[in-house]
Amino acid sequence: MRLSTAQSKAGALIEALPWLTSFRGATVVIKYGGNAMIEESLKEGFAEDVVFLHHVGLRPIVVHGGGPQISSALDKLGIESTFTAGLRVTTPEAMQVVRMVLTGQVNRDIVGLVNRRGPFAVGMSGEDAHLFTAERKYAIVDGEPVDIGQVGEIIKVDPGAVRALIDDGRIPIVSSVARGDDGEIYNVNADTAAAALAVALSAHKLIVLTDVEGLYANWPDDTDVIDKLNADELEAMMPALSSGMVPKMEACLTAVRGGVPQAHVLDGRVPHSLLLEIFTNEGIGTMVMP
Ligand SMILES: Nc1ncnc2c1ncn2[C@@H]1O[C@H](COP(=O)(O)OP(=O)(O)O)[C@@H](O)[C@H]1O
Ligand SMILES: CC(=O)N[C@@H](CCC(=O)OP(=O)(O)O)C(=O)O
Repeated sequence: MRLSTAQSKAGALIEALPWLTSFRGATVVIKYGGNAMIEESLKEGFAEDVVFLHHVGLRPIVVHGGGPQISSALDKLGIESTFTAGLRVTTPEAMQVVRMVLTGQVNRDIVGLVNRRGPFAVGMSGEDAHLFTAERKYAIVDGEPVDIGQVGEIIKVDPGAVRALIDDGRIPIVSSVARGDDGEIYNVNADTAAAALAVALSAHKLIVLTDVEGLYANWPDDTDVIDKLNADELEAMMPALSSGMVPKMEACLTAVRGGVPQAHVLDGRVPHSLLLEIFTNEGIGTMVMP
């Protein structure tokens, strides 16, 4: 009995061999969504996966969100908050809370979780070293531009500081706050920020962790998860997407059109979903290809 258990473990390791070979040295940008970081044991598992990737020779970079955490902080402070086309309408007052929660709280939490496993994680904000430069973004509703406050669209990425950290064997953990050339700070959707960084780094993969199995073909029906689609097929689906899936799938599209060979949307509620996606033959979630 004990031998067969041990053998199945060996089987899992051997199944990983071709993937370990092909992803050695690969740069992987992982978007960690606020909804995927609700439970303590899942957060621990996420940190373990990221450190595992590092030890087997990949170069992981984490870009994180924290939407639910921002909403709860705004709520406690009695600041009202709404979303338009999947983006938070961000007043100057709300922007201070967004920055405090993303860079001051969520970023530090993830850095702490990873660093319990070794001196790897270095936290940074998209504002640091001109990583993300943004300008004001307008949401498009029924074809018309709508003012949504201090929400940013990334117009320039300077990945120098991130590259230096990876070259030094570190794992950069990046919050999705950006600076503007106009002196403003901007709230950038974290999916969008992760895609921009993946393109700037010529990453091998963008992986987006969220709180659904992947992209559903007929949402709100959740029986049919699309396992694979190409950029043109995704583009055709875009007008039918709603809420948080809009920036997420736009991010996958931007990544693959920007030269990233694969973008994945995975269920962050599944323990060790990152390892399952990268090191098993089946993979999980939805994969977008160019
Ligand atoms: N076609 C779709 N497939 C899957 N989820 C969808 C779809 N359309 C809308 N959604 C919604 O998008 C949500 C994911 O976006 P969001 O809540 O912003 O996640 P995160 O915090 O991980 O960025 C899902 O929980 C689901 O409610
Ligand atoms: C402009 C905009 O909507 N910004 C997001 C930034 C955080 C984020 O994207 O978090 P998740 O990945 O957890 O959704 C927000 O304020 O909620």
